[in-house]
Amino acid sequence: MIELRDLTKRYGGTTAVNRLTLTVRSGHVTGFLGPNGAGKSTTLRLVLGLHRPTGGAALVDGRPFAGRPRGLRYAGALLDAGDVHGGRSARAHLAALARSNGLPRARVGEVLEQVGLAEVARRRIGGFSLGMRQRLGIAAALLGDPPVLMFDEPFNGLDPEGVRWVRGLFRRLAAEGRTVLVSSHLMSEVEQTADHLVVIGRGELLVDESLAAFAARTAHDRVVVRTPDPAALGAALAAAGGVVTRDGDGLTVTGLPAGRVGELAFRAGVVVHGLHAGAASLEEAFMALTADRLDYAAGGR
Ligand SMILES: Nc1ncnc2c1ncn2[C@@H]1O[C@H](COP(=O)(O)OP(=O)(O)OP(=O)(O)O)[C@@H](O)[C@H]1O
Repeated sequence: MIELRDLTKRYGGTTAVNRLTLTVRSGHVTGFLGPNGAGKSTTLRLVLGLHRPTGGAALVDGRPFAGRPRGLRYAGALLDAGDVHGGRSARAHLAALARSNGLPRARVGEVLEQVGLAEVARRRIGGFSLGMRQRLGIAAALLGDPPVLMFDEPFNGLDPEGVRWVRGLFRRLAAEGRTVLVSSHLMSEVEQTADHLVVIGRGELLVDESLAAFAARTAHDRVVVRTPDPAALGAALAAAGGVVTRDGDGLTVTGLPAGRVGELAFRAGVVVHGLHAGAASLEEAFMALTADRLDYAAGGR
């Protein structure tokens, strides 16, 4: 379990993490989402004791993680897959970590096997692809067989097979009763893996609920309709209580069922070229939620 209590981190005038209070429970994969610069990496670093909080506290299984000897037994993390000594082999890198954490050397072979790097274990890390480095970072996180695992953008650089493998691994780790926290800036990466969701924006907590609850709350039914006269149809739909957004000749309508949209078009005498109903994706819901909290948006704020 990971507990954040009023966790705050400021760098000069920038508040990277702002009074975050939440509990990441064991037995679940928790997706940790937010746009670039939201404060995800900073939060993970605070949990691991790599940075000192400006205020509040982060606890791993009830205690601060910083300064715990043999830390890999308590928590494992993939932070920055590029942050390894390129001149070493994968095996030597993991063996050094095992030694400094008082772990049996046999774990090295086991985790290399587990992440699919056994065949290249003696090759220099410098020649590894980004996907192989991600796998190595995951191997390091698993080395101490810890109850708490954190992965920062673990899908970066993975091919589709790698993504599928990582998803299965995270689910298995959670099913074993571990705490699994997975950060990403893309909902599409975590929605098939996580069963719980934490969303932050500009360092502040926006969402802390099950994926199912988030989906039920946000993925409203909507109707997309194409017409050569979007202005007239848009006005008719809005007058009937629909919430309408326009994109070219397409209108997206929430608040009115598809049949009613067709009826209103008929009454308004507007030609319809296409009409379909569906649920907004979780990605759309996430984008809408964080739209006003983007640090970097195309075309400026
Ligand atoms: N060492 C630092 N010194 C100064 N500012 C920092 C430092 N680390 C992070 N920040 C700032 O804190 C904010 C949060 O950054 P952080 O890297 O935690 O976000 P993130 O959600 O992980 O983003 P990304 O998805 O881009 O990795 C940003 O505004 C960033 O510029």
